[in-house]
Amino acid sequence: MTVIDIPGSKSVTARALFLAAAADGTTTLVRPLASDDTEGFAEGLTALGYEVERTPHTWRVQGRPAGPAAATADVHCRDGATTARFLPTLAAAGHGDFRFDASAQMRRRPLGPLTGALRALGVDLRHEEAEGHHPLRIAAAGIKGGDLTLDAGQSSQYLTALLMLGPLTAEGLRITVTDLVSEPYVEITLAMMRAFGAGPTRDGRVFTVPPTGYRATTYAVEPDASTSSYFFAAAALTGREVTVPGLGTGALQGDLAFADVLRRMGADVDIAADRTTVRGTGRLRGLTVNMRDISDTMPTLAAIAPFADGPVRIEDVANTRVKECDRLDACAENLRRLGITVHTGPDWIEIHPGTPRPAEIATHGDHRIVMSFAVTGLRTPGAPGITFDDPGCVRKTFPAFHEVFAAFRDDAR
Ligand SMILES: O=C(O)C1=C[C@@H](OP(=O)(O)O)[C@@H](O)[C@H](O)C1
Ligand SMILES: C=C(OP(=O)(O)O)C(=O)O
Repeated sequence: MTVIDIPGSKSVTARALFLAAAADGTTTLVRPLASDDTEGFAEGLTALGYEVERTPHTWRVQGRPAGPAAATADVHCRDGATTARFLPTLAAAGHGDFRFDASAQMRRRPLGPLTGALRALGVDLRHEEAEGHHPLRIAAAGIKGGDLTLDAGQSSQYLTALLMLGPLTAEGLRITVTDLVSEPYVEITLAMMRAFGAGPTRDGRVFTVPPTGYRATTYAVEPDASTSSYFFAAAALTGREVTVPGLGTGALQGDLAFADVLRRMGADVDIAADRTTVRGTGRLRGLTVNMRDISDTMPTLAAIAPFADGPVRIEDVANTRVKECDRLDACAENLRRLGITVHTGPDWIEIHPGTPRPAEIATHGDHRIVMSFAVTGLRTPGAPGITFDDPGCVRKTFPAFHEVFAAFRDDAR
């Protein structure tokens, strides 16, 4: 049995930073994720005038219920969509003139429905270049609140940002959602808002957020479920047993349901109160699976799909086309480089069984493409196996991925 110590959840860390910054008092985050996305978020807060103190296992944030201390700030959000969507929303609730920009990759990703909603709430917000994309300028003067209608069919992060904004408005928010992807991420948001003293409620597609503000707390960040998927997939693929402590039935993250997909394919899966174990059985069945709720694990499944005993068809994942890259196209391109037969449509991919041949993977600067195809490499015969044009892009969520994965791989020998 191999026990893997998985770093903290990116999604939980990003939310905790927002909520801590907005809270009354000092919040302590225990085992937050230290990676490019979350360090970028913390540095964005610092640029806005918040006090964030980082030590290796603990981050402390001095909350400012009134909003950023800085009257003006120029914030770079790097590649992180949580940073690029949550931070401008936090700043909009305060007072000052703020500019936000992001990497070329993140500039390409949309945020129009979110900035449209902020404008509908009266925020003076201007896109400097392409409408609906970074960079943007906000002249913040506080937000009264009210009713909103939101299309979150492209990204749940628009809804998460607005939900977290609700307690900071004068009168609260009522948000009616017309469409929603990645729904389990919204449940993370609601649970964490409650942990910081807010009282959001949900009735189907209508979310009501009273203007309570937030209370500082001590918050322990659970391990990242999406990151765990690479090790669970590796176990299923190689017949080994992997246990991730700290991630069990009480976990907030929907991506733990990737373990259930592996169970359907033939792996033994045991989700206990405080840990999850996946054991490969030598059997990997083909299947059709809807991944709308857990699409960050689509590349993980695509990367092990050639080893299944029948086609693997992944459906309802159109939003993976607006992630770090177009992930449906990137998975298809790389599987073809490995000699595997693949078909794709607007929101689906179908992968046929085959034996991958060595190839260089085109990463498109996407951490998940690297970590997923590293798993394929465990069973790709012949030198030099699987290589990557940009292995370092794992820094976005798991800077030590290659060391940890190599130790796991070599442990089997
Ligand atoms: O709210 C979050 O923390 C996230 C929501 C999901 O995005 P979408 O809602 O854009 O699918 C997920 O893919 C992303 O990695 C993190
Ligand atoms: C899509 C992702 O990240 P984000 O949207 O937070 O940049 C991801 O981590 O797979």
